[in-house]
Amino acid sequence: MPSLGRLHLITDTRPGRDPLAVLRAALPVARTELVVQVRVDDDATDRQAYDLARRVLALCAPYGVPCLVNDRLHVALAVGAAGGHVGADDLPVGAARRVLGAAAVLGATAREPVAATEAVAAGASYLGVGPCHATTTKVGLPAPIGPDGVRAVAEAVAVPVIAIGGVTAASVPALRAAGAYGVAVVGALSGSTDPARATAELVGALTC
Ligand SMILES: Cc1ncc(COP(=O)(O)OP(=O)(O)O)c(N)n1
Ligand SMILES: Cc1nc(C(=O)O)sc1CCOP(=O)(O)O
Ligand SMILES: [Mg+2]
Repeated sequence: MPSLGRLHLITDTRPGRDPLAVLRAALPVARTELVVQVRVDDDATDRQAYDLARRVLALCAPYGVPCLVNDRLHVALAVGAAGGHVGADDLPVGAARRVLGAAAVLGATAREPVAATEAVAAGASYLGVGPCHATTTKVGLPAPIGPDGVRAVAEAVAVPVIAIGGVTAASVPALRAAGAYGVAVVGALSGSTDPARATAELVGALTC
């Protein structure tokens, strides 16, 4: 697998958000440090997910930026994405690996070390670990695990740990010190009035 980007931009499809505008701003700034994860609401149709993923792939292609699809692995395959991301309500990691194939990037959500080691043994190539901090982007999450929770997972596995949940440029140093390889964000980019500048701040914090 080629080296994984450290900044994972997750699409924000909530009303009033413009995920493609955010992506257009982030791409020329983050370039090879960027990974894009297409994530749609649970009640979105497969066609909506497919259409968004195709548009994201078209924007990413000139930059060589990989695109992953959250949850819907058939959409990932249909659009030729680099891989996918699964969590507790999705296909098990081993099944997801069989669907996507050996060469795909496969992310798995893991909130503690035992689940993390199981996910890696089943074929995860990176782990999404969180929620690190409080977030309003997703409901129903457990309490934040903070940098200490990230450290516990990072010490248990050899694959990249991507910290998620309420991550901002200001919180990146502590997460990196805890062993995070990179971060995944929704609001830090989607909610910014200047997503290009927010991207630069995140990349700077991730690569200094
Ligand atoms: C990088 C990353 N980490 C965690 C998640 C969350 O995945 P999941 O637990 O399956 O929840 P949903 O995103 O599907 O609501 C993620 N998407 N990306
Ligand atoms: C989609 C998602 N999954 C999480 C998890 O902990 O599994 S936190 C999260 C939302 C991340 O958005 P923001 O960067 O705006 O906090
Ligand atoms: Mg999921």
